[in-house]
Amino acid sequence: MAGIFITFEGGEGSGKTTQIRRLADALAAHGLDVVTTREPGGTPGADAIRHVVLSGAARHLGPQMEGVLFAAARADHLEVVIRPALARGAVVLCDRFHDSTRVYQASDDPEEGAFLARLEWATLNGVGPDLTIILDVPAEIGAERARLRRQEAKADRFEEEDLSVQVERRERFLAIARSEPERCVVIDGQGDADEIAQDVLAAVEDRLDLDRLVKNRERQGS
Ligand SMILES: Nc1ncnc2c1ncn2[C@@H]1O[C@H](COP(=O)(O)OP(=O)(O)O)[C@@H](O)[C@H]1O
Ligand SMILES: Cc1cn([C@H]2C[C@H](O)[C@@H](COP(=O)(O)OP(=O)(O)O)O2)c(=O)[nH]c1=O
Repeated sequence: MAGIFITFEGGEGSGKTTQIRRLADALAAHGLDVVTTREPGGTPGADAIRHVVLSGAARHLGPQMEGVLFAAARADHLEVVIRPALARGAVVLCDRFHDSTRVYQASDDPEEGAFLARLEWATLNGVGPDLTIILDVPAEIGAERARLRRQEAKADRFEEEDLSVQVERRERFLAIARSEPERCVVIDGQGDADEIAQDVLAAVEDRLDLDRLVKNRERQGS
């Protein structure tokens, strides 16, 4: 693919939305074509699935079938938004992607795990992130930030769960980073948002060849 695909992962309130916005501004200032998007969602079909899953209407489904819904939303998003953007040479910044399914729909049952792995393979169909930024914050901090952000709005189906579940999810994200160090970078999400943005940009510049895209853009423009 001509473009670059970067995903942001981490628990709720870890700062994904904030940092995606800042990275998008920094990359656009380099003259790059930047697409920001999120999961579940990013297309009308995926947004409809988002509503079904996050409202809690399908809370009885269990991890495998919940994984199927997230996978269907992801397949639509890939087809309609992500693949075309990568094909034209854009940088795609996506708030959550397949690692969120690995973490949130994780199962201790080996057969369920094998099913979800196969589902992931079929959904991605050869397209995956070039880089994944995992924003790491203690679960209590993420939950408190999310609570402040929400104010009057209702918690979604996953935010309602106990802090111990959020602690487990943090561990699962860190385990993914350990198992795929060439793809994943863990960045401390505590502290000042501007400093975190500098760490994120440094990781992107270190791991990816942005110059190639800038030169392609210049060639297209001339
Ligand atoms: N580094 C930071 N320090 C303090 N608050 C932050 C920081 N980054 C984000 N926030 C605030 O925390 C809340 C959640 O951040 P957000 O970027 O929406 O996280 P996420 O998308 O991971 O849920 C928002 O109200 C945001 O303004
Ligand atoms: C993409 C994805 C999200 N989710 C969950 C994680 C979040 O709780 C929710 C998305 O909510 P959202 O409000 O977009 O995220 P955040 O908590 O980062 O602000 O969906 C899954 O369970 N599986 C998935 O594959």
